[in-house]
Amino acid sequence: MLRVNIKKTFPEFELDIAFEAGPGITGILGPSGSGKSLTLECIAGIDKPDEGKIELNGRILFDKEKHMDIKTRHRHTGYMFQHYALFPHLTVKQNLAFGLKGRPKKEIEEKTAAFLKKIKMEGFENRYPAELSGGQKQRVALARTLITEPSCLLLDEPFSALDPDTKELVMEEFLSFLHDHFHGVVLLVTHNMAEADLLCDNVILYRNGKVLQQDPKKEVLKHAVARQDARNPAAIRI
Ligand SMILES: Nc1ncnc2c1ncn2[C@@H]1O[C@H](COP(=O)(O)OP(=O)(O)OP(=O)(O)O)[C@@H](O)[C@H]1O
Repeated sequence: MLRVNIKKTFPEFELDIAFEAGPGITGILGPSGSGKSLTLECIAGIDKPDEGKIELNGRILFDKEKHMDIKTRHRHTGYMFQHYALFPHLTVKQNLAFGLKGRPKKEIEEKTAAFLKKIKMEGFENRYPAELSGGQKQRVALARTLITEPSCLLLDEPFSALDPDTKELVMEEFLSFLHDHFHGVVLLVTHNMAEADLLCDNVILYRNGKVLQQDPKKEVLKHAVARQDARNPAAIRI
C-alpha cells in the first residue's frame, strides 16, 4: 500500500494532495500542468515535498516532521519516464544491467538473461535503442525498471512516444507482462482517458494540483465523460 499526503508550493502552482493506492494499476489522470509528474517525482525522491508524508508498505519514505527523507535508490520505487529514457549509447543488455551496478557479475549476468527472456528479446541484447521498434524500446525500459525488484512502479506517460497503430498492441502486451511479473503498486500517469480505461483498476483525477476524485475506474470515467468536450473526445475536461 502506498500512502501519499504531501504539499509543495511554487510561486505559481501548489501541489496539495492525499491518496492511497493498493496493488493493481492506479491511474493519475488530469490535464497538463495539474501536478501528475511532480507527484511521481516526489514519491521517487527526485523532488522533495515542502510538507507531508509518503509511506510504502508501512515503510516511511519521506516525513517532513520526522526529518526523514530516504534516498531515491533505497526507496524500492521503479520510475519510468516519458519517452523511455533508455541510454542511447548503451546496448539492450547494458541498459538492463544499469540498475544492477555494484552487484556481483554472476547475478547481473543471470538477471539480465532472465529479463531478456521475459520480454522475449533474446538475440537483441547487443542492439542499441535506435535499432529497436517503439514497442521493443518500451519493453526494455519496463524490464530495466523491474530488474531492480521495486515494490512500487511509477510510470509517467509510458506510451506517449508510440504511434497510434502500435499503441494498443503494446498496451495489451504491457498489461499481460505486468500481470505475470509484477504484483505491487503501479501508479500510471496519463492525460488520456481511453488509456486509463484500458489499463487502470482505479483512477485518481487531478485538477490544479488537487485530487478531484479517487475511485474505481468506472466511477471516475463515468463522471469525466459527462464533462468531456464532445468535439475532442481524446481530451478531458475536468
Ligand atoms: N521546479 C519548478 N519550478 C516552478 N514550477 C514548477 C517546477 N516544477 C514543476 N512546476 C510546476 O508544477 C506544475 C505541475 O507540473 P507537472 O509536470 O507535475 O504537471 P503534469 O500534470 O505532469 O503535466 P503534463 O501532463 O504536461 O506532463 C506546473 O505548472 C509546473 O510549471
